[in-house]
Amino acid sequence: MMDSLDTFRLYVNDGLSDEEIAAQAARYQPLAQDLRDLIVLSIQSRGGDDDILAARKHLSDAKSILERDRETGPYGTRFNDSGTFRTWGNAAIGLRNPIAPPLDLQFEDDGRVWADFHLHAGYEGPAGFAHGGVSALVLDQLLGDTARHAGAPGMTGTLTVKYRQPTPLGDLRCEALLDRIEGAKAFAMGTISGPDGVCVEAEGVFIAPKWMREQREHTGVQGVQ
Ligand SMILES: CCCCCCCCCCCC(=O)SCCNC(=O)CCNC(=O)[C@H](O)C(C)(C)COP(=O)(O)OP(=O)(O)OC[C@H]1O[C@@H](n2cnc3c(N)ncnc32)[C@H](O)[C@@H]1OP(=O)(O)O
Repeated sequence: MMDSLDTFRLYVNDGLSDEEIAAQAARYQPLAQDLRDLIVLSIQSRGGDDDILAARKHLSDAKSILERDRETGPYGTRFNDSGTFRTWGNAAIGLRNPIAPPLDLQFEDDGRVWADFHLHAGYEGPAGFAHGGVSALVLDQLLGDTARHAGAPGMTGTLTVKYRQPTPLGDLRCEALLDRIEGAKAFAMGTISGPDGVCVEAEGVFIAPKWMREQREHTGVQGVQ
């Protein structure tokens, strides 16, 4: 089990300049998109034995290239002195993570957080519809970032999800608002909507864990991203 010390090791100021971060984003984001396209092709290709073997050979070569110089373990949260935070391995928003739809969250001055996003065929649950766990993933991140945007970052304590109608795959919108903050707990609520209106609603309680509360007391720093 990870303790708070392990957690802090994954919050790293790596001292990169904003220009270096931009260069890394330009380098790695297209790779994640290529891999996202491959996820869909893995489901949709009608290739025969020869085509699939040939494609796998190319992928094997690509793996060998990518393994030449690599890190191990999770990406964590990285930041620099100008306050640019990167959670590029995150399963919902990670710039380098092909599993992420990804959500490009928009933070409004009035506290509202929203994103237009796309769920491809790799997110299927019931035939033609989004997997309920994927909707929960989206809402967990959205509501958690809404709490963070309101100055109350925390781990998900409880996420309550109500599925009102099947969520079609394709283009969707999610949006959320902070309801209230009570001590260490922030309460947020949000929805995912498709062409026929709201499909999923959620309420979440996000709790600043003890180690974060202690960090705030000792350093005055509000917390991590
Ligand atoms: C890190 C930043 C990232 C910032 C990231 C921003 C966006 C991230 C979005 C993705 C978020 C995730 O997926 S997070 C991953 C999924 N979640 C987790 O793995 C969390 C696992 N659980 C935990 O780590 C812990 O149980 C916590 C942090 C939830 C609570 O532990 P704690 O800090 O020791 O809490 P404790 O002192 O006992 O209680 C504090 C207050 O919260 C209440 N409380 C305690 N547990 C719960 C609960 N499950 N649901 C509701 N309320 C609860 C208590 O009654 C108390 O209320 P009162 O007496 O004060 O009234």
